[in-house]
Amino acid sequence: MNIARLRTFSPLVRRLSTYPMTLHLGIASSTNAGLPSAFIEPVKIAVLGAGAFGTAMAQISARQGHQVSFYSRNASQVEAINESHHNPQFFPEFELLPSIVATDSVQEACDGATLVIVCIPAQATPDFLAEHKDNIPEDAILVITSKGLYLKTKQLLSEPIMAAMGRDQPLTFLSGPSFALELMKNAPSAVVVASRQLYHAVKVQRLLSTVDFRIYSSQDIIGVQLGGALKNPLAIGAGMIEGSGLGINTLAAYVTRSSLELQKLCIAMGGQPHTISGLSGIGDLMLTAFGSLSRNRTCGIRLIQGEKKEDILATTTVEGVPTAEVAVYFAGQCGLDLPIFRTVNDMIQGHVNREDLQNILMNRPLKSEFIKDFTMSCPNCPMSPRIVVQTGAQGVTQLLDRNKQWANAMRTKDPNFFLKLAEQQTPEILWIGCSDSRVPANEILKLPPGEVFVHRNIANQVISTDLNCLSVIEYAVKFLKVKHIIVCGHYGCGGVNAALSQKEFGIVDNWLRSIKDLYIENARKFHDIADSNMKSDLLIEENVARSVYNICHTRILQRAWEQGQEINVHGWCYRLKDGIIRDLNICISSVDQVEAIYRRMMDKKIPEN
Ligand SMILES: NC(=O)C1=CN([C@@H]2O[C@H](COP(=O)(O)OP(=O)(O)OC[C@H]3O[C@@H](n4cnc5c(N)ncnc54)[C@H](O)[C@@H]3O)[C@@H](O)[C@H]2O)C=CC1
Ligand SMILES: O=C(CO)COP(=O)(O)O
Ligand SMILES: [Zn+2]
Repeated sequence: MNIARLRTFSPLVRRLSTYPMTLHLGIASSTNAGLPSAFIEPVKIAVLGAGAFGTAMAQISARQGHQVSFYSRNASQVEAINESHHNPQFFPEFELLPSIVATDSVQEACDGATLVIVCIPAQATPDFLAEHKDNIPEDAILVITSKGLYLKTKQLLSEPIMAAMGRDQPLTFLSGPSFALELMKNAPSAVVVASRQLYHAVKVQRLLSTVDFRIYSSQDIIGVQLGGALKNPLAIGAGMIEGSGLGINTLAAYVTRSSLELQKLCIAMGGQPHTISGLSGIGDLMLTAFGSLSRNRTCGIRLIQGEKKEDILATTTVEGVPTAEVAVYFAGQCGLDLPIFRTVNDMIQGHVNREDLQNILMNRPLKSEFIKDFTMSCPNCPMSPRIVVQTGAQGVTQLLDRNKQWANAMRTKDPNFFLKLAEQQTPEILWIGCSDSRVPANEILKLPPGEVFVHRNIANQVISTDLNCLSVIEYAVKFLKVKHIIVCGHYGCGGVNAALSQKEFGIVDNWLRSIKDLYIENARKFHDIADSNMKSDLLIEENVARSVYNICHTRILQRAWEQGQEINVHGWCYRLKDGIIRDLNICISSVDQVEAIYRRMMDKKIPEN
């Protein structure tokens, strides 16, 4: 057979022809499954967007032997590609592989595609997908390559993309240090593909990896998106430093401190810290901060030399410009001070001029290099809106997926975590709290599993006939030997407010009877309080005091104290609006303290603030 013909039709031979001879030998081996050089059944791949990166992705897909349908909205470009096998606008010096066929129809491009690789700028991607979703097969894996945060709704790109698709489309993000030109040249490169469902990422990895294009997989779609997007404004800043002639010391310091800001924001938004040290984070930051091919970096140089932002954006895709604005917004939402992002954005917007750049970044209060505790994700972060749990089987899958993500994250922090935990439980705290979903004991105490023994019921009551609660207390005191029993109420408690109201709710009215009694016992005091919130807050605190009182009067506690067991009973109240627990100064360590503390609580006229 003619070798030219073979090249056209056999993916294997086509791949062989680009590699050094030594590598050829292993390729056909049956023991190489999982290697980038393993034989892969060719599939149809749609590449949407015929710019720089689209062209590179089409070529990579074709190198791996796939049939590529290459969409461009520009009919003359489509014609030129199909006639000449060159993209006249991008990398015209490279011949495109014959299995790349261009089309100006999204429907034609996507029909029967296994992967749909989207290579259009971030700000245009959600609307584009919303318009064309009916042409995209429901089981095709979307591979998003755009690196930007979405300005219109100030979100990670995954959010408007999921909204645009309006269904459970397999979704992956491909990111990492990969200049399109270098990919065209076959320069060995490594990237990462992330998906919440690892198997989607692995499928993309298998279908597209070659020995020149090594794809790692990840489940951290937050970290991978943030790294890929946020390195863009940081690269603009690097260009500004370059264009100002500040030198390599400055640039190295800038990139190092930038990576810390990246890490802070990533962690606050629920990404994994190690993702930022990976290809989509530091990898791409280094490439674009130091590499002269970067359009973001070039934009920084041009801005500092006095060119107008609008003029630069008119001819080039510079993702860092809109992304900088969203980055500053995210930082604000998460309560983070990120001076580099802020300054770069101010420079882009023209609020700061070149002469002030050094002063703003260098003349800040001196501090230690690392601030210890930025390891918490932020409850206000824009990535923490409500999670909508689907109905039926989808809901089950969704929840079980979330559980796996959590278990993986715990194992990443400590590989032996579950093994140690499974062996024994030795909590030192018994928590008696309200069933309210917003008051989870471990989270608000920042304690991991295994540290808190928990009993929850509506309005955190301890009632002497409630065998459930008494069993918990007995087990905690007698066998677990807890050191602290905490009764924690919460302001705004629906249970207490229901007891205060005249309305009927059902069986729960019986459960809340003793709170109504508590109110009646102190009715005179409550009548004097005009403000209904204050009334509710005070009753909530008294209800905590009553539960503490009832615990202390059980034989369980009294016997424990008689036997010299050191155990304190506390009364606390949590405020939903600020996440802070108020200590009601109830701390009882022996039976003789009970009455005085309870009296003080019943005489109290105003709640804690
Ligand atoms: N160029 C590179 O080296 C790399 C780029 N990326 C990312 O890939 C994305 C695309 O970048 P490039 O291809 O480099 O940009 P580009 O400017 O070279 O090409 C963008 C393409 O998208 C098309 N397009 C724009 N708006 C569209 C719309 N509404 N509908 C249909 N097509 C539309 C344009 O016609 C153009 O063909 C960006 O988010 C970029 O950050 C990622 C890795 C490397
Ligand atoms: O993301 C890129 C390479 O990984 C391309 O960067 P620029 O958009 O700055 O050219
Ligand atoms: Zn409650």
